[in-house]
Amino acid sequence: MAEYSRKQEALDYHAFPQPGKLAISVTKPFTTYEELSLAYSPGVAEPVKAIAANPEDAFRYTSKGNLIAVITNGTAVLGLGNTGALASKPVMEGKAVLFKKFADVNVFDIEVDADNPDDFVDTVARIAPTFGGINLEDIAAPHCFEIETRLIEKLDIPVFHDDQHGTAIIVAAGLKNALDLQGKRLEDAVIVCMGAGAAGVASMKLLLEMGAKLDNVFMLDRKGVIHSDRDDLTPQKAEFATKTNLRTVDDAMRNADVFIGLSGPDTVTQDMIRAMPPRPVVFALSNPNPEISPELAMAVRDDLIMATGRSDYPNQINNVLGFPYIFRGALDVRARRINTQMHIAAANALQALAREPVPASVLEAHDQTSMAFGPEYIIPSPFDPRLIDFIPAAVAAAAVETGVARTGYPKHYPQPVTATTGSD
Ligand SMILES: NC(=O)C1=CN([C@@H]2O[C@H](COP(=O)(O)OP(=O)(O)OC[C@H]3O[C@@H](n4cnc5c(N)ncnc54)[C@H](OP(=O)(O)O)[C@@H]3O)[C@@H](O)[C@H]2O)C=CC1
Ligand SMILES: CC(=O)C(=O)O
Ligand SMILES: [Mg+2]
Repeated sequence: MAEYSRKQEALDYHAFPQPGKLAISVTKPFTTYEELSLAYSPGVAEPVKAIAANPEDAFRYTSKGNLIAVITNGTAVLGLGNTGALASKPVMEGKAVLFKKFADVNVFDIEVDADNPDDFVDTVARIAPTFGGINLEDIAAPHCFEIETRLIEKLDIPVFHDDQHGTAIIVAAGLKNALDLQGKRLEDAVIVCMGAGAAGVASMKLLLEMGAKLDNVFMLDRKGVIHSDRDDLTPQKAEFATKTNLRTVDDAMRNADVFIGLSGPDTVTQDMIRAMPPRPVVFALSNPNPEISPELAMAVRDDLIMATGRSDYPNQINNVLGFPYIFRGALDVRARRINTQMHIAAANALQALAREPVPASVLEAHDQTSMAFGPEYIIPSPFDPRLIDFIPAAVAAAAVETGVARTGYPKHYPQPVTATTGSD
């Protein structure tokens, strides 16, 4: 894709009127000596003593219960690769803005200079008492798998690698809707996934959980199709090694009902799109630049459903639709973890919401006069105000049902949407 036309505007947005996108605000009255003595010494000693005697009181007297750490080591920043910890900070601050704006969850963004999993896990485990949950972000495969597994084992708060599960949930919701519109079923669809890293592996795993067939899934990394004769596969890639003669992306695309790109920019050509069977689905999800631009893909097919990870095209398949709301639901039932049933519940809720009439506020945000479920609207807009009703409810209900919630289903929550629609 061409260089971003609003580059200077994006830099200015981040620079002015003050650097960055976030600030911390005080939530209690704090103007008098009396208030100073309550907030600080001597008053602050009282909640300290309470928490020392009963650690659960941290949820009562501190911001822990509504505070998430967005933590990275900067090794897979969007599709830009290993930019290092410091350069990843604008993305992490961005995630914090989305958590706050969409689900009123507070965030500290933390960029950790740690290039091995031991150091990273150790750092996160040591700072974990501060938080109600840990959102791992932009950590490259294969370390991301080990890091997440070890932290889930160590900690009693939810640990969620957004690029894995957040992405997988949105991909699953969008794909089920897109396949339905194309008259195809997840159970039968041949799916080619370019990118066998954090996002690719988790997305394919969730699709398998939701009905896709392993024999129909072909994954690719930089060396081509992942097949059973390869001897260079990580354990996570090996799970997808199929017995096949397909070797290149060109080979794989000829049979693909679905292409999912979770790799890097400009890796797919118009010829590859042209070669796909009738009524294909193409999710080119690399950020900021997709595997192929919608302009190029749509120019060669008029029977295509196309999505990207970006906000400036229709059908934004992006984990922004997931992580704020998934953590909202998990925090509100004090979940110990975020399990697969919670992922599936979130995907089903999102899929269902896309089929509801679109409210006026969304039309306004997108400067449109009409939007409705169809090839250019397979997934709700990030500005849909009903996301906060649909997703946390589904996630909280699944947490309660599966026994990972420390509290009951919140009284102030709406009834969860349980029905799935479309191909399932
Ligand atoms: N839209 C969304 O919501 C999201 C989009 N993404 C996008 O997905 C991409 C991958 O992110 P993530 O999984 O976290 O990163 P990882 O580093 O964990 O994985 C990257 C994977 O992509 C593969 N890859 C990279 N370049 C190519 C290429 N030219 N051809 C084939 N395969 C390639 C790598 O291959 P190898 O294993 O051989 O190195 C690796 O398997 C990024 O572009 C990111 O922006 C990620 C999360 C959410
Ligand atoms: C959206 C996102 O998390 C990514 O591209 O890495
Ligand atoms: Mg990410």
